[in-house]
Amino acid sequence: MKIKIKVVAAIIENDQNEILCALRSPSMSLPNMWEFPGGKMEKGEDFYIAIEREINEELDCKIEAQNIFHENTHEYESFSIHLICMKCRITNGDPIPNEHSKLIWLKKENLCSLKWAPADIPAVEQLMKEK
Ligand SMILES: Nc1nc2c([nH]c(=O)n2[C@H]2C[C@H](O)[C@@H](COP(=O)(O)OP(=O)(O)OP(=O)(O)O)O2)c(=O)[nH]1
Repeated sequence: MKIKIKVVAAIIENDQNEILCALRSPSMSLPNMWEFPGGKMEKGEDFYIAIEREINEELDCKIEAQNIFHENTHEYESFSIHLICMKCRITNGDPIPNEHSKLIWLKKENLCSLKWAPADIPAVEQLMKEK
């Protein structure tokens, strides 16, 4: 049976209405694909606690999770992912890529120029429709 994982991801917008996009490193699973930073939920965590912890670990900054923006399930070849994308805002610090190859801020209309992890595509499409 396929493993099922629950992953929370942060949609972080800056004052210029740009979205933070993170490039997975060559050594990560789904290498060299773009994603919203985040990671697997741990036992006992709710979505809010999990994303705040992940961003603190991965990007060395503090965020506040505001609401769930998009949720979907995607079947990869070797595992199934339940991806929960949350709108978040930075409350302290600037994001630093501790694990990713690169971080960039991109206008919503340009999000489709990146090679996204397949599970993220529905959330990216919904984000691009947003005013
Ligand atoms: N963080 C994050 N992970 C995503 C997204 N889309 C997507 O398919 N994933 C996948 C990649 C990973 O397989 C898994 C998240 O786990 P993780 O962020 O802890 O990644 P990881 O590199 O530590 O995973 P692993 O190598 O230990 O399996 O979900 C996304 O937008 N954000």
